[in-house]
Amino acid sequence: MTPLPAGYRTVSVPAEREDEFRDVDQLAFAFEPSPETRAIVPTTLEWDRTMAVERPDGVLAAVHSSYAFTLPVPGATVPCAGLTWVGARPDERRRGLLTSMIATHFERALGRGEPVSALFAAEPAIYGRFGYGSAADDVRLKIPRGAALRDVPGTEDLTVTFDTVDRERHTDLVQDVHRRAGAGRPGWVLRTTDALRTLNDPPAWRDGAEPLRIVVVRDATGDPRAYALLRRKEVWADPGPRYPVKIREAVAVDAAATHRLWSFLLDLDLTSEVESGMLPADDALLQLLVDVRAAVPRLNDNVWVRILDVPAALAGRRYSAPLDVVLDVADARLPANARAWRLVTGERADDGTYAARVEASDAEPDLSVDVRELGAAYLGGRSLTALAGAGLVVEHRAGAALAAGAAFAWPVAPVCSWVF
Ligand SMILES: CC(=O)SCCNC(=O)CCNC(=O)[C@H](O)C(C)(C)COP(=O)(O)OP(=O)(O)OC[C@H]1O[C@@H](n2cnc3c(N)ncnc32)[C@H](O)[C@@H]1OP(=O)(O)O
Repeated sequence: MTPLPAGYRTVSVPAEREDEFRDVDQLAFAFEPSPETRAIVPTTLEWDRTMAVERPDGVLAAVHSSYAFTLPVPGATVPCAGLTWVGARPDERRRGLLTSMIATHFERALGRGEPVSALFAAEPAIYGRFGYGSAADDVRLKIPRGAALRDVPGTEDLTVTFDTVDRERHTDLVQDVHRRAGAGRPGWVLRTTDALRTLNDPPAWRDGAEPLRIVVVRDATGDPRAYALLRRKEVWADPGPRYPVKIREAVAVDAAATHRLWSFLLDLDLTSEVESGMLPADDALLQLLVDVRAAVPRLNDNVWVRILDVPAALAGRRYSAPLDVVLDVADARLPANARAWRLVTGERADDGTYAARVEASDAEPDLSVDVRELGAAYLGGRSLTALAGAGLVVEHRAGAALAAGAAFAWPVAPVCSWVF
């Protein structure tokens, strides 16, 4: 484990030290929630997974925590440590505290039997050195009001309601539709605890906009099929209203519900433009827009994945094509991963996918790959073939990168719909 400065030590953080833990993150992220916000937003930390580096004087210098997630991966799910709340006091930066905390995090996750870790990166330059690979992109669209959508059958019987978010009424509805909408999508992490599920809307988060509203699409039986969480902001310009609409999350369980939801969102009175929030790169909206050029896209790194246990993680997902490949894996931080692994798929399953056996191997490698790139390809959204094309994966047997790229790829683009 990386040595800490003299006298510093790694400690567990119990709930009684919550204020000290928060102080570190408030200094690191430059925020100070008001008592009102603190009263509204619950603590999401899981205390048995919350750690810090403590200075000799007893002050917490750096902190981190993780959530016990079940990560959807191609054709399966795996236990996953969702790294979160990472921060170091500004006067303790660049002394190796994060490096030490990452070693602690890896050791504890492996001890709990979690073969992967995932995170959202505050800044994209931080986590690659620790073996995290950017495993998904999301698309954020700015769409002009009135943008037309191609027709989809089945929208006639769908109804729409528009309300102010109410925790009591809407938390379970949102959780249920969110789960159904993301079924089968790699990276679609569910909010697993009551604190994470809670719909928070403290006034301080509104930035002058209205309270959080919810649009719900229901079928003829009353079953919710889609929702969007959004705010409009009152903006009067010359010559009139130009309200922006900011969507926090918009999900739908099928095409008709997607169409009904977005038809509504794109035609709100007084508004001029809709910001979509984080969408998967293959979101149905992108297929339905008549004039895709009118929607201005921004591509962002979404969830990052760190493979902690190579054989368990690679055997924990399914593959799109048969594959027999020897991967020479480099891992500067977890030596148990750093060797050659043979991945061999079995029989084609009824759903057309393949399970794999992954064993240590002494055979000549077909591909050399850092664990970072393996993490990037793990959810099926980033191509090993493309990574080889960029020089980040090295091919030793002609055709191996193409074959591995085809097998690791997945037809549903990975994304996580919320930042944890
Ligand atoms: C999953 C999440 O929670 S994401 C949130 C991350 N937190 C933040 O962004 C809050 C503000 N930043 C911080 O609190 C701190 O700067 C941290 C936590 C990002 C880094 O903590 P530190 O203790 O300074 O990191 P540490 O000293 O171990 O640095 C390790 C290496 O990463 C590099 N590094 C650290 N942070 C950054 C950064 N933001 N950008 C680029 N490189 C970085 C360091 O330069 C160092 O490189 P080296 O090994 O080549 O010398």
